[in-house]
Amino acid sequence: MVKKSFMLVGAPASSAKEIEIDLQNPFEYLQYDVAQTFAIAQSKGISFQTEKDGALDDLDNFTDATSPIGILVDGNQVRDVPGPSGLPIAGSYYEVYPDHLGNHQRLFEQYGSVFKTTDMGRTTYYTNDPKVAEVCFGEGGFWSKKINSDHPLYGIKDQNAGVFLSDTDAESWNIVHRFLAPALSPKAVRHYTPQMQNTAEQAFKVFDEFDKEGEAWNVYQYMFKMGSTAIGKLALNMDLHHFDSINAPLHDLVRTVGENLELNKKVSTMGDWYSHMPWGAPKQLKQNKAHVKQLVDEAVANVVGKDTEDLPIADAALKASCIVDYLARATDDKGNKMPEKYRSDATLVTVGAGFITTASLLSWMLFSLVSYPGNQQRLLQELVDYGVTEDTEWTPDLANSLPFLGILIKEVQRLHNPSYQPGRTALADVIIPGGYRIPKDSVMIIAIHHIHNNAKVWDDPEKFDPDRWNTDKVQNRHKTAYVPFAAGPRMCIGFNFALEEVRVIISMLIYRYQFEKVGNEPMEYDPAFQLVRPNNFYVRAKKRTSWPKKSEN
Ligand code: HEM
Repeated sequence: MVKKSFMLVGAPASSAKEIEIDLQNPFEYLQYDVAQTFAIAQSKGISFQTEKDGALDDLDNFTDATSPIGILVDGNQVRDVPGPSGLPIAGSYYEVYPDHLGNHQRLFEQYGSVFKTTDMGRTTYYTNDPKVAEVCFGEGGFWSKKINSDHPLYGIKDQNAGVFLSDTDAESWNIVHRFLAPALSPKAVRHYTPQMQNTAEQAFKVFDEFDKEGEAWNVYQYMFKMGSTAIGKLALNMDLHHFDSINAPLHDLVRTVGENLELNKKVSTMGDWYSHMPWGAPKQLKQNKAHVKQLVDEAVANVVGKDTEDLPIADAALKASCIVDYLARATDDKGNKMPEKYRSDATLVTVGAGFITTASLLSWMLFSLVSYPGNQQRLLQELVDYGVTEDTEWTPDLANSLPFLGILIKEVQRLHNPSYQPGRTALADVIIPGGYRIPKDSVMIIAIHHIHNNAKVWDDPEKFDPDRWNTDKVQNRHKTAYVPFAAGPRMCIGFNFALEEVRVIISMLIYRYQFEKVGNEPMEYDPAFQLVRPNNFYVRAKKRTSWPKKSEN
Protein backbone atom coordinates (compact mmCIF):
# COMPACT_ATOMS: atom_id res chain seq x y z
CA MET A 1 0.00 0.00 0.00
CA VAL A 2 1.17 3.52 -0.73
CA LYS A 3 -0.63 6.80 -0.12
CA LYS A 4 -0.38 9.48 -2.81
CA SER A 5 -1.90 12.84 -3.49
CA PHE A 6 -3.74 13.39 -6.79
CA MET A 7 -5.12 16.43 -8.56
CA LEU A 8 -6.56 17.31 -11.95
CA VAL A 9 -3.79 18.69 -14.17
CA GLY A 10 -4.02 22.49 -14.15
CA ALA A 11 -6.23 22.65 -11.02
CA PRO A 12 -5.08 24.55 -7.89
CA ALA A 13 -2.84 22.55 -5.54
CA SER A 14 -5.45 22.99 -2.78
CA SER A 15 -7.78 20.65 -4.71
CA ALA A 16 -5.40 17.68 -4.35
CA LYS A 17 -6.83 14.58 -2.63
CA GLU A 18 -5.08 11.64 -1.03
CA ILE A 19 -5.78 8.12 -2.30
CA GLU A 20 -4.41 4.86 -0.97
CA ILE A 21 -3.05 2.62 -3.73
CA ASP A 22 -2.91 -1.14 -3.31
CA LEU A 23 0.06 -2.06 -5.49
CA GLN A 24 -1.13 -5.68 -5.71
CA ASN A 25 -4.28 -4.66 -7.58
CA PRO A 26 -4.51 -4.07 -11.32
CA PHE A 27 -3.99 -0.53 -12.69
CA GLU A 28 -7.74 -0.31 -13.48
CA TYR A 29 -8.53 -0.35 -9.73
CA LEU A 30 -6.55 2.84 -9.27
CA GLN A 31 -8.33 4.43 -12.23
CA TYR A 32 -11.64 3.42 -10.65
CA ASP A 33 -10.73 4.90 -7.22
CA VAL A 34 -9.61 8.13 -8.85
CA ALA A 35 -12.82 8.28 -10.91
CA GLN A 36 -14.89 7.90 -7.73
CA THR A 37 -12.91 10.54 -5.87
CA PHE A 38 -12.94 13.16 -8.66
CA ALA A 39 -16.44 12.44 -10.12
CA ILE A 40 -15.07 11.23 -13.45
CA ALA A 41 -17.83 9.37 -15.29
CA GLN A 42 -15.67 6.81 -17.10
CA SER A 43 -12.54 5.50 -15.42
CA LYS A 44 -10.86 3.82 -18.37
CA GLY A 45 -9.78 7.12 -19.99
CA ILE A 46 -7.88 8.27 -16.89
CA SER A 47 -4.08 8.62 -17.12
CA PHE A 48 -1.46 10.01 -14.76
CA GLN A 49 1.61 12.18 -15.00
CA THR A 50 3.92 14.36 -12.99
CA GLU A 51 6.18 17.06 -14.25
CA LYS A 52 9.23 15.24 -12.91
CA ASP A 53 8.37 11.61 -13.75
CA GLY A 54 6.37 12.05 -16.99
CA ALA A 55 3.58 9.53 -17.73
CA LEU A 56 2.86 6.95 -14.99
CA ASP A 57 1.31 3.99 -16.74
CA ASP A 58 2.46 1.20 -14.46
CA LEU A 59 1.69 0.83 -10.74
CA ASP A 60 5.37 0.13 -10.03
CA ASN A 61 6.12 3.75 -10.96
CA PHE A 62 3.82 5.12 -8.29
CA THR A 63 5.90 4.16 -5.24
CA ASP A 64 8.57 6.76 -5.94
CA ALA A 65 6.45 9.25 -7.92
CA THR A 66 6.39 12.81 -6.66
CA SER A 67 3.06 14.06 -5.30
CA PRO A 68 0.69 15.48 -6.31
CA ILE A 69 0.15 13.24 -9.30
CA GLY A 70 -1.67 14.92 -12.17
CA ILE A 71 -4.84 13.38 -13.69
CA LEU A 72 -5.72 13.60 -17.38
CA VAL A 73 -8.96 12.35 -18.95
CA ASP A 74 -8.60 10.85 -22.41
CA GLY A 75 -5.24 12.58 -22.60
CA ASN A 76 -6.79 16.00 -21.91
CA GLN A 77 -6.57 18.48 -19.12
CA VAL A 78 -10.03 18.77 -17.55
CA ARG A 79 -11.74 21.89 -18.89
CA ASP A 80 -15.04 23.70 -19.24
CA VAL A 81 -17.16 23.06 -22.31
CA PRO A 82 -16.62 25.64 -25.06
CA GLY A 83 -19.31 27.25 -27.18
CA PRO A 84 -20.34 30.47 -28.89
CA SER A 85 -20.79 33.40 -26.51
CA GLY A 86 -23.63 34.90 -28.57
CA LEU A 87 -25.66 38.09 -28.29
CA PRO A 88 -27.28 39.64 -25.21
CA ILE A 89 -30.65 37.95 -24.37
CA ALA A 90 -30.85 35.87 -27.61
CA GLY A 91 -27.50 34.22 -26.81
CA SER A 92 -26.52 31.85 -29.62
CA TYR A 93 -30.11 31.46 -30.88
CA TYR A 94 -29.42 33.06 -34.25
CA GLU A 95 -26.25 31.01 -34.67
CA VAL A 96 -28.27 27.81 -34.32
CA TYR A 97 -31.77 28.34 -35.70
CA PRO A 98 -33.47 27.73 -38.03
CA ASP A 99 -31.00 25.23 -39.57
CA HIS A 100 -30.10 23.55 -36.27
CA LEU A 101 -28.68 20.37 -37.87
CA GLY A 102 -26.36 22.29 -40.20
CA ASN A 103 -25.35 24.79 -37.54
CA HIS A 104 -24.73 22.16 -34.89
CA GLN A 105 -22.48 20.38 -37.38
CA ARG A 106 -20.56 23.63 -37.87
CA LEU A 107 -20.27 24.08 -34.10
CA PHE A 108 -18.93 20.52 -33.67
CA GLU A 109 -16.31 21.29 -36.32
CA GLN A 110 -15.42 24.55 -34.60
CA TYR A 111 -15.45 23.50 -30.94
CA GLY A 112 -14.94 19.71 -30.91
CA SER A 113 -17.08 16.82 -29.74
CA VAL A 114 -18.84 18.64 -26.89
CA PHE A 115 -20.07 22.23 -27.02
CA LYS A 116 -22.72 24.28 -25.31
CA THR A 117 -25.13 26.95 -26.45
CA THR A 118 -27.32 29.34 -24.54
CA ASP A 119 -30.38 30.19 -26.58
CA MET A 120 -32.81 32.72 -25.14
CA GLY A 121 -31.64 31.86 -21.62
CA ARG A 122 -31.75 28.06 -22.02
CA THR A 123 -28.33 26.37 -21.80
CA THR A 124 -27.86 23.06 -23.59
CA TYR A 125 -24.84 20.83 -24.10
CA TYR A 126 -24.41 18.74 -27.25
CA THR A 127 -22.21 15.78 -28.07
CA ASN A 128 -21.35 13.78 -31.18
CA ASP A 129 -18.96 11.47 -29.28
CA PRO A 130 -20.13 7.85 -28.76
CA LYS A 131 -18.14 7.66 -25.50
CA VAL A 132 -20.08 10.57 -24.05
CA ALA A 133 -23.32 9.07 -25.38
CA GLU A 134 -22.50 5.79 -23.61
CA VAL A 135 -22.05 7.54 -20.27
CA CYS A 136 -25.19 9.70 -20.58
CA PHE A 137 -27.48 6.96 -21.89
CA GLY A 138 -26.10 4.55 -19.27
CA GLU A 139 -27.89 6.49 -16.49
CA GLY A 140 -25.34 5.43 -13.86
CA GLY A 141 -24.85 7.62 -10.80
CA PHE A 142 -24.17 10.79 -12.78
CA TRP A 143 -26.81 10.99 -15.49
CA SER A 144 -30.52 10.39 -15.82
CA LYS A 145 -33.48 11.39 -17.94
CA LYS A 146 -34.67 14.21 -15.70
CA ILE A 147 -36.83 16.68 -17.55
CA ASN A 148 -35.90 20.03 -15.99
CA SER A 149 -36.57 23.45 -17.48
CA ASP A 150 -33.51 23.20 -19.79
CA HIS A 151 -34.70 19.87 -21.23
CA PRO A 152 -36.31 19.93 -24.70
CA LEU A 153 -39.30 17.89 -23.47
CA TYR A 154 -40.07 20.28 -20.62
CA GLY A 155 -43.04 21.86 -22.45
CA ILE A 156 -44.79 18.49 -22.73
CA LYS A 157 -43.47 16.78 -19.59
CA ASP A 158 -46.04 14.43 -18.08
CA GLN A 159 -45.13 12.26 -15.10
CA ASN A 160 -48.39 10.33 -15.50
CA ALA A 161 -47.32 9.08 -18.92
CA GLY A 162 -44.61 7.00 -17.23
CA VAL A 163 -42.64 6.60 -20.44
CA PHE A 164 -41.02 9.19 -22.72
CA LEU A 165 -42.30 12.34 -20.99
CA SER A 166 -41.40 11.47 -17.41
CA ASP A 167 -38.28 11.32 -15.25
CA THR A 168 -36.52 7.99 -14.78
CA ASP A 169 -36.79 8.37 -11.01
CA ALA A 170 -40.59 8.84 -11.18
CA GLU A 171 -42.50 5.88 -9.79
CA SER A 172 -44.67 5.96 -12.92
CA TRP A 173 -41.73 5.19 -15.23
CA ASN A 174 -40.89 2.03 -13.38
CA ILE A 175 -44.47 0.78 -13.43
CA VAL A 176 -45.51 1.83 -16.94
CA HIS A 177 -42.26 0.61 -18.49
CA ARG A 178 -42.64 -2.78 -16.82
CA PHE A 179 -46.15 -3.22 -18.24
CA LEU A 180 -45.81 -1.52 -21.61
CA ALA A 181 -42.51 -2.98 -22.85
CA PRO A 182 -43.81 -6.60 -23.16
CA ALA A 183 -46.67 -5.31 -25.36
CA LEU A 184 -44.04 -4.33 -27.92
CA SER A 185 -41.76 -7.37 -27.59
CA PRO A 186 -40.77 -9.37 -30.72
CA LYS A 187 -43.42 -11.96 -29.81
CA ALA A 188 -46.13 -9.33 -29.54
CA VAL A 189 -45.03 -7.65 -32.75
CA ARG A 190 -45.45 -10.99 -34.57
CA HIS A 191 -49.09 -10.82 -33.54
CA TYR A 192 -49.45 -7.31 -35.06
CA THR A 193 -47.79 -8.09 -38.42
CA PRO A 194 -51.08 -8.74 -40.32
CA GLN A 195 -52.23 -5.25 -39.28
CA MET A 196 -49.09 -3.76 -40.83
CA GLN A 197 -49.79 -5.57 -44.09
CA ASN A 198 -53.37 -4.35 -43.94
CA THR A 199 -52.17 -0.75 -43.53
CA ALA A 200 -50.11 -0.99 -46.73
CA GLU A 201 -53.03 -2.59 -48.59
CA GLN A 202 -55.37 0.22 -47.53
CA ALA A 203 -52.90 2.77 -48.91
CA PHE A 204 -52.57 0.97 -52.26
CA LYS A 205 -56.03 2.21 -53.23
CA VAL A 206 -54.88 5.83 -52.92
CA PHE A 207 -51.46 5.35 -54.56
CA ASP A 208 -53.09 3.44 -57.46
CA GLU A 209 -55.41 6.37 -58.00
CA PHE A 210 -52.52 8.85 -58.05
CA ASP A 211 -50.84 6.60 -60.59
CA LYS A 212 -53.94 6.47 -62.77
CA GLU A 213 -54.09 10.28 -62.76
CA GLY A 214 -50.34 10.47 -63.45
CA GLU A 215 -49.91 12.60 -60.32
CA ALA A 216 -47.01 12.99 -57.91
CA TRP A 217 -47.59 13.04 -54.14
CA ASN A 218 -45.83 14.38 -51.08
CA VAL A 219 -44.21 11.41 -49.40
CA TYR A 220 -44.15 12.64 -45.82
CA GLN A 221 -47.84 13.54 -45.86
CA TYR A 222 -48.82 10.04 -46.91
CA MET A 223 -46.28 8.28 -44.69
CA PHE A 224 -47.72 10.35 -41.83
CA LYS A 225 -51.12 8.90 -42.68
CA MET A 226 -49.63 5.45 -43.00
CA GLY A 227 -47.61 5.50 -39.74
CA SER A 228 -50.60 6.82 -37.81
CA THR A 229 -52.94 4.24 -39.35
CA ALA A 230 -50.65 1.47 -38.08
CA ILE A 231 -50.32 2.99 -34.61
CA GLY A 232 -54.03 3.88 -34.34
CA LYS A 233 -54.81 0.22 -34.79
CA LEU A 234 -52.00 -0.96 -32.51
CA ALA A 235 -52.71 1.42 -29.64
CA LEU A 236 -56.45 2.05 -29.80
CA ASN A 237 -57.84 -0.51 -32.25
CA MET A 238 -59.11 2.51 -34.15
CA ASP A 239 -59.60 2.88 -37.88
CA LEU A 240 -58.55 6.43 -38.71
CA HIS A 241 -59.98 6.36 -42.28
CA HIS A 242 -56.83 7.99 -43.68
CA PHE A 243 -57.02 6.09 -46.95
CA ASP A 244 -60.74 6.26 -47.65
CA SER A 245 -59.86 8.63 -50.49
CA ILE A 246 -56.89 10.62 -51.80
CA ASN A 247 -57.92 13.66 -49.79
CA ALA A 248 -59.23 11.93 -46.68
CA PRO A 249 -58.59 14.33 -43.77
CA LEU A 250 -56.25 13.53 -40.91
CA HIS A 251 -57.98 12.22 -37.82
CA ASP A 252 -58.27 14.98 -35.21
CA LEU A 253 -56.05 13.09 -32.75
CA VAL A 254 -53.27 12.63 -35.30
CA ARG A 255 -53.48 16.22 -36.53
CA THR A 256 -53.30 17.62 -33.00
CA VAL A 257 -50.41 15.37 -31.88
CA GLY A 258 -48.47 16.45 -35.00
CA GLU A 259 -49.22 20.09 -34.27
CA ASN A 260 -48.04 19.65 -30.67
CA LEU A 261 -44.60 18.55 -31.82
CA GLU A 262 -44.31 21.68 -33.90
CA LEU A 263 -45.49 23.86 -31.03
CA ASN A 264 -43.18 22.18 -28.54
CA LYS A 265 -40.21 22.68 -30.83
CA LYS A 266 -41.07 26.41 -30.97
CA VAL A 267 -41.47 26.62 -27.20
CA SER A 268 -38.41 24.54 -26.33
CA THR A 269 -36.00 26.46 -28.56
CA MET A 270 -36.79 29.63 -26.59
CA GLY A 271 -36.01 30.14 -22.90
CA ASP A 272 -38.18 28.71 -20.13
CA TRP A 273 -39.75 32.18 -19.68
CA TYR A 274 -41.44 31.80 -23.07
CA SER A 275 -43.28 28.62 -22.08
CA HIS A 276 -45.18 30.61 -19.41
CA MET A 277 -46.51 33.23 -21.83
CA PRO A 278 -50.31 33.32 -22.03
CA TRP A 279 -50.31 33.77 -25.82
CA GLY A 280 -48.90 32.36 -29.05
CA ALA A 281 -47.34 28.90 -29.22
CA PRO A 282 -47.31 28.27 -25.41
CA LYS A 283 -51.05 29.02 -25.15
CA GLN A 284 -51.86 26.93 -28.23
CA LEU A 285 -49.75 24.05 -26.87
CA LYS A 286 -51.69 24.07 -23.57
CA GLN A 287 -55.03 24.08 -25.39
CA ASN A 288 -53.93 21.31 -27.75
CA LYS A 289 -52.70 19.17 -24.87
CA ALA A 290 -56.11 19.40 -23.23
CA HIS A 291 -57.86 18.57 -26.50
CA VAL A 292 -55.63 15.54 -27.16
CA LYS A 293 -56.20 14.30 -23.63
CA GLN A 294 -59.95 14.45 -24.15
CA LEU A 295 -59.70 12.58 -27.47
CA VAL A 296 -57.55 9.84 -25.97
CA ASP A 297 -59.80 9.51 -22.91
CA GLU A 298 -62.75 8.97 -25.26
CA ALA A 299 -60.87 6.43 -27.37
CA VAL A 300 -59.73 4.57 -24.24
CA ALA A 301 -63.28 4.49 -22.91
CA ASN A 302 -64.41 2.91 -26.18
CA VAL A 303 -61.98 0.03 -25.78
CA VAL A 304 -61.96 -0.69 -22.06
CA GLY A 305 -64.67 -2.78 -20.59
CA LYS A 306 -65.61 -4.67 -23.72
CA ASP A 307 -63.67 -7.72 -22.57
CA THR A 308 -62.75 -7.60 -18.92
CA GLU A 309 -60.96 -10.89 -18.39
CA ASP A 310 -57.55 -10.29 -16.76
CA LEU A 311 -54.57 -11.93 -18.44
CA PRO A 312 -50.98 -12.65 -17.39
CA ILE A 313 -48.64 -10.10 -19.04
CA ALA A 314 -47.17 -12.57 -21.56
CA ASP A 315 -50.59 -13.79 -22.76
CA ALA A 316 -52.10 -10.33 -22.71
CA ALA A 317 -49.60 -9.15 -25.31
CA LEU A 318 -50.87 -11.83 -27.68
CA LYS A 319 -54.56 -11.84 -26.86
CA ALA A 320 -55.36 -8.16 -26.41
CA SER A 321 -56.98 -6.30 -29.29
CA CYS A 322 -54.70 -3.27 -28.81
CA ILE A 323 -52.37 -1.58 -26.32
CA VAL A 324 -55.20 0.00 -24.34
CA ASP A 325 -56.95 -3.34 -24.03
CA TYR A 326 -53.62 -4.87 -23.02
CA LEU A 327 -52.94 -2.22 -20.36
CA ALA A 328 -56.42 -2.71 -18.91
CA ARG A 329 -56.07 -6.48 -18.62
CA ALA A 330 -52.38 -7.35 -18.16
CA THR A 331 -51.65 -8.66 -14.67
CA ASP A 332 -48.18 -9.34 -13.27
CA ASP A 333 -47.21 -12.46 -11.34
CA LYS A 334 -48.17 -10.78 -8.04
CA GLY A 335 -51.65 -10.06 -9.39
CA ASN A 336 -50.98 -6.32 -9.85
CA LYS A 337 -52.23 -4.29 -12.78
CA MET A 338 -50.96 -0.99 -14.10
CA PRO A 339 -52.85 1.72 -12.18
CA GLU A 340 -55.63 3.21 -14.26
CA LYS A 341 -54.37 6.76 -13.63
CA TYR A 342 -51.47 6.14 -16.05
CA ARG A 343 -53.50 4.45 -18.77
CA SER A 344 -54.58 7.22 -21.09
CA ASP A 345 -51.36 9.28 -20.83
CA ALA A 346 -49.20 6.20 -21.48
CA THR A 347 -51.38 5.39 -24.48
CA LEU A 348 -51.12 8.89 -25.86
CA VAL A 349 -47.34 8.76 -25.61
CA THR A 350 -47.27 5.42 -27.39
CA VAL A 351 -49.35 6.89 -30.20
CA GLY A 352 -47.19 10.03 -30.49
CA ALA A 353 -43.83 8.31 -30.12
CA GLY A 354 -44.92 5.60 -32.49
CA PHE A 355 -46.27 7.25 -35.60
CA ILE A 356 -44.30 10.44 -36.15
CA THR A 357 -41.02 8.57 -35.97
CA THR A 358 -42.07 5.74 -38.26
CA ALA A 359 -43.61 8.23 -40.72
CA SER A 360 -40.23 9.99 -40.96
CA LEU A 361 -38.30 6.75 -41.30
CA LEU A 362 -40.64 5.46 -44.02
CA SER A 363 -40.18 8.78 -45.86
CA TRP A 364 -36.38 8.67 -45.62
CA MET A 365 -36.46 5.04 -46.78
CA LEU A 366 -38.30 6.04 -49.95
CA PHE A 367 -36.05 9.07 -50.33
CA SER A 368 -32.94 6.86 -50.18
CA LEU A 369 -34.39 4.29 -52.56
CA VAL A 370 -35.04 6.91 -55.24
CA SER A 371 -32.02 9.12 -54.61
CA TYR A 372 -29.15 6.62 -54.36
CA PRO A 373 -28.93 4.73 -57.64
CA GLY A 374 -29.24 0.96 -57.71
CA ASN A 375 -30.85 0.47 -54.33
CA GLN A 376 -34.48 0.24 -55.43
CA GLN A 377 -33.59 -2.34 -58.08
CA ARG A 378 -31.45 -4.30 -55.61
CA LEU A 379 -34.28 -4.46 -53.09
CA LEU A 380 -36.79 -5.52 -55.76
CA GLN A 381 -34.44 -8.27 -56.91
CA GLU A 382 -34.09 -9.48 -53.31
CA LEU A 383 -37.87 -9.60 -52.90
CA VAL A 384 -38.21 -11.66 -56.09
CA ASP A 385 -35.35 -13.95 -55.04
CA TYR A 386 -37.00 -14.62 -51.69
CA GLY A 387 -40.25 -15.60 -53.39
CA VAL A 388 -42.29 -12.48 -52.59
CA THR A 389 -45.37 -11.98 -54.79
CA GLU A 390 -48.47 -9.78 -54.65
CA ASP A 391 -50.16 -12.52 -52.64
CA THR A 392 -47.45 -12.92 -50.01
CA GLU A 393 -48.70 -13.05 -46.46
CA TRP A 394 -46.01 -11.20 -44.54
CA THR A 395 -44.54 -12.76 -41.42
CA PRO A 396 -41.67 -11.56 -39.24
CA ASP A 397 -39.68 -14.62 -40.39
CA LEU A 398 -39.88 -13.50 -43.99
CA ALA A 399 -39.34 -9.80 -43.22
CA ASN A 400 -36.28 -10.57 -41.06
CA SER A 401 -34.75 -12.94 -43.57
CA LEU A 402 -34.07 -10.27 -46.23
CA PRO A 403 -30.39 -9.34 -45.82
CA PHE A 404 -30.26 -6.34 -48.15
CA LEU A 405 -33.40 -4.83 -46.64
CA GLY A 406 -31.74 -5.17 -43.21
CA ILE A 407 -28.60 -3.21 -44.12
CA LEU A 408 -30.60 -0.73 -46.15
CA ILE A 409 -32.71 0.23 -43.13
CA LYS A 410 -29.57 0.54 -40.99
CA GLU A 411 -27.90 2.84 -43.52
CA VAL A 412 -31.01 5.00 -43.85
CA GLN A 413 -31.24 5.31 -40.07
CA ARG A 414 -27.57 6.23 -39.95
CA LEU A 415 -27.45 8.87 -42.67
CA HIS A 416 -31.02 10.14 -42.43
CA ASN A 417 -31.81 9.43 -38.82
CA PRO A 418 -35.26 10.86 -38.23
CA SER A 419 -35.38 10.64 -34.52
CA TYR A 420 -35.84 13.20 -31.89
CA GLN A 421 -32.59 14.22 -30.13
CA PRO A 422 -32.66 12.69 -26.65
CA GLY A 423 -31.49 14.62 -23.60
CA ARG A 424 -30.03 13.41 -20.31
CA THR A 425 -29.40 15.51 -17.22
CA ALA A 426 -26.32 15.61 -14.97
CA LEU A 427 -27.26 14.59 -11.43
CA ALA A 428 -24.02 16.02 -10.01
CA ASP A 429 -20.96 17.95 -11.18
CA VAL A 430 -19.19 15.42 -13.38
CA ILE A 431 -16.22 15.04 -15.72
CA ILE A 432 -17.13 13.23 -18.92
CA PRO A 433 -15.03 11.49 -21.61
CA GLY A 434 -12.85 13.99 -23.44
CA GLY A 435 -12.18 15.66 -20.07
CA TYR A 436 -15.09 18.13 -20.07
CA ARG A 437 -16.42 19.48 -16.81
CA ILE A 438 -20.24 19.44 -16.68
CA PRO A 439 -22.13 21.22 -13.89
CA LYS A 440 -25.02 19.52 -12.04
CA ASP A 441 -28.44 19.89 -13.75
CA SER A 442 -26.94 20.50 -17.20
CA VAL A 443 -28.82 18.88 -20.06
CA MET A 444 -26.73 16.98 -22.61
CA ILE A 445 -28.30 16.37 -26.00
CA ILE A 446 -26.95 13.21 -27.53
CA ALA A 447 -26.96 14.48 -31.10
CA ILE A 448 -27.82 11.24 -32.88
CA HIS A 449 -27.63 12.77 -36.35
CA HIS A 450 -24.13 14.08 -35.65
CA ILE A 451 -22.86 10.88 -34.04
CA HIS A 452 -24.04 9.00 -37.13
CA ASN A 453 -22.27 11.52 -39.37
CA ASN A 454 -19.10 11.90 -37.30
CA ALA A 455 -16.06 11.41 -39.56
CA LYS A 456 -14.00 10.20 -36.55
CA VAL A 457 -16.44 7.29 -36.20
CA TRP A 458 -17.60 6.53 -39.77
CA ASP A 459 -15.55 6.34 -42.98
CA ASP A 460 -16.97 8.70 -45.62
CA PRO A 461 -19.99 9.43 -43.42
CA GLU A 462 -21.77 11.42 -46.15
CA LYS A 463 -21.70 8.42 -48.50
CA PHE A 464 -24.83 6.25 -48.63
CA ASP A 465 -23.38 2.75 -48.55
CA PRO A 466 -25.53 -0.10 -47.14
CA ASP A 467 -22.63 -2.54 -47.66
CA ARG A 468 -20.58 -0.80 -44.98
CA TRP A 469 -22.73 -2.80 -42.50
CA ASN A 470 -21.05 -6.01 -43.68
CA THR A 471 -17.54 -4.74 -42.90
CA ASP A 472 -15.60 -5.72 -39.77
CA LYS A 473 -15.04 -2.08 -38.90
CA VAL A 474 -18.74 -1.32 -38.69
CA GLN A 475 -19.61 -4.62 -37.06
CA ASN A 476 -17.03 -3.92 -34.34
CA ARG A 477 -17.98 -0.27 -33.87
CA HIS A 478 -18.31 1.43 -30.48
CA LYS A 479 -21.58 0.28 -28.94
CA THR A 480 -23.08 3.77 -28.98
CA ALA A 481 -21.76 4.80 -32.41
CA TYR A 482 -25.15 3.84 -33.86
CA VAL A 483 -28.12 4.74 -31.68
CA PRO A 484 -31.21 5.46 -33.78
CA PHE A 485 -33.40 4.30 -30.90
CA ALA A 486 -31.16 5.76 -28.15
CA ALA A 487 -29.65 3.29 -25.61
CA GLY A 488 -29.80 2.37 -21.94
CA PRO A 489 -32.87 2.15 -19.71
CA ARG A 490 -34.77 4.93 -21.51
CA MET A 491 -34.18 3.68 -25.02
CA CYS A 492 -37.09 3.16 -27.39
CA ILE A 493 -39.36 0.29 -26.44
CA GLY A 494 -41.18 0.38 -29.78
CA PHE A 495 -38.19 -0.41 -31.98
CA ASN A 496 -39.27 -3.99 -32.77
CA PHE A 497 -42.61 -2.70 -33.92
CA ALA A 498 -41.06 0.16 -35.92
CA LEU A 499 -38.55 -2.03 -37.73
CA GLU A 500 -41.13 -4.68 -38.54
CA GLU A 501 -43.53 -2.06 -39.85
CA VAL A 502 -40.87 -0.50 -42.07
CA ARG A 503 -39.71 -3.90 -43.37
CA VAL A 504 -43.24 -4.98 -44.32
CA ILE A 505 -44.52 -1.67 -45.70
CA ILE A 506 -41.42 -0.75 -47.71
CA SER A 507 -41.20 -4.25 -49.21
CA MET A 508 -44.84 -4.15 -50.22
CA LEU A 509 -44.51 -0.67 -51.73
CA ILE A 510 -41.38 -1.47 -53.70
CA TYR A 511 -42.81 -4.74 -54.96
CA ARG A 512 -45.94 -2.97 -56.25
CA TYR A 513 -44.56 0.37 -57.51
CA GLN A 514 -41.59 1.82 -59.32
CA PHE A 515 -40.81 5.02 -57.40
CA GLU A 516 -39.37 8.09 -59.09
CA LYS A 517 -38.40 11.36 -57.46
CA VAL A 518 -40.14 14.42 -58.83
CA GLY A 519 -38.24 17.74 -58.78
CA ASN A 520 -34.56 18.44 -58.32
CA GLU A 521 -34.52 21.00 -55.57
CA PRO A 522 -32.41 20.22 -52.47
CA MET A 523 -34.27 18.40 -49.73
CA GLU A 524 -35.54 20.57 -46.88
CA TYR A 525 -35.79 18.86 -43.55
CA ASP A 526 -38.19 21.17 -41.70
CA PRO A 527 -36.19 22.70 -38.88
CA ALA A 528 -39.37 23.76 -37.10
CA PHE A 529 -40.37 20.18 -36.32
CA GLN A 530 -39.18 18.09 -33.39
CA LEU A 531 -38.13 15.28 -35.71
CA VAL A 532 -36.16 15.30 -38.93
CA ARG A 533 -38.52 14.76 -41.86
CA PRO A 534 -38.22 15.56 -45.56
CA ASN A 535 -40.65 18.35 -46.30
CA ASN A 536 -40.54 18.82 -50.04
CA PHE A 537 -40.10 15.24 -51.25
CA TYR A 538 -42.51 14.25 -54.02
CA VAL A 539 -42.66 10.98 -55.94
CA ARG A 540 -44.46 9.34 -58.78
CA ALA A 541 -45.32 5.75 -57.85
CA LYS A 542 -45.93 3.80 -61.05
CA LYS A 543 -47.62 0.45 -60.68
CA ARG A 544 -45.27 -2.27 -61.89
CA THR A 545 -46.38 -4.50 -64.71
CA SER A 546 -43.25 -6.65 -64.82
CA TRP A 547 -40.68 -7.87 -62.32
CA PRO A 548 -37.10 -9.10 -62.73
CA LYS A 549 -36.44 -12.84 -63.02
CA LYS A 550 -35.17 -14.76 -59.99
CA SER A 551 -31.37 -14.61 -59.78
CA GLU A 552 -29.69 -17.82 -60.85
CA ASN A 553 -27.62 -18.53 -57.78
C1 HEM B 1 -38.35 4.71 -36.48
C2 HEM B 1 -39.09 4.70 -35.42
C3 HEM B 1 -38.68 5.12 -34.05
C4 HEM B 1 -37.60 5.84 -33.64
C5 HEM B 1 -36.46 6.39 -34.50
C6 HEM B 1 -37.69 5.98 -32.21
C7 HEM B 1 -36.75 6.61 -31.42
C8 HEM B 1 -36.84 6.74 -30.05
C9 HEM B 1 -35.85 7.39 -29.23
C10 HEM B 1 -34.57 8.03 -29.72
C11 HEM B 1 -36.28 7.30 -27.95
C12 HEM B 1 -35.58 7.87 -26.71
C13 HEM B 1 -36.17 9.22 -26.37
C14 HEM B 1 -35.48 9.92 -25.24
O1 HEM B 1 -34.57 9.38 -24.65
O2 HEM B 1 -35.87 11.05 -24.92
C15 HEM B 1 -37.54 6.60 -27.95
C16 HEM B 1 -38.27 6.30 -26.82
C17 HEM B 1 -39.51 5.70 -26.86
N1 HEM B 1 -40.14 5.17 -27.96
FE1 HEM B 1 -39.45 5.17 -29.86
N2 HEM B 1 -38.83 5.37 -31.78
C18 HEM B 1 -39.47 4.83 -32.87
C19 HEM B 1 -40.65 4.12 -32.88
C20 HEM B 1 -41.42 3.87 -31.78
C21 HEM B 1 -42.67 3.13 -31.80
C22 HEM B 1 -43.29 2.49 -33.04
C23 HEM B 1 -43.17 3.14 -30.53
C24 HEM B 1 -44.41 2.52 -29.97
C25 HEM B 1 -45.24 1.79 -30.61
C26 HEM B 1 -42.19 3.87 -29.70
C27 HEM B 1 -42.33 4.08 -28.36
C28 HEM B 1 -41.36 4.69 -27.57
C29 HEM B 1 -41.53 4.89 -26.14
C30 HEM B 1 -42.75 4.50 -25.31
C31 HEM B 1 -40.35 5.52 -25.69
C32 HEM B 1 -40.03 5.96 -24.27
C33 HEM B 1 -39.35 4.85 -23.50
C34 HEM B 1 -39.06 5.29 -22.06
O3 HEM B 1 -39.31 6.43 -21.73
O4 HEM B 1 -38.59 4.45 -21.28
N3 HEM B 1 -41.16 4.28 -30.50
N4 HEM B 1 -37.85 6.26 -29.25
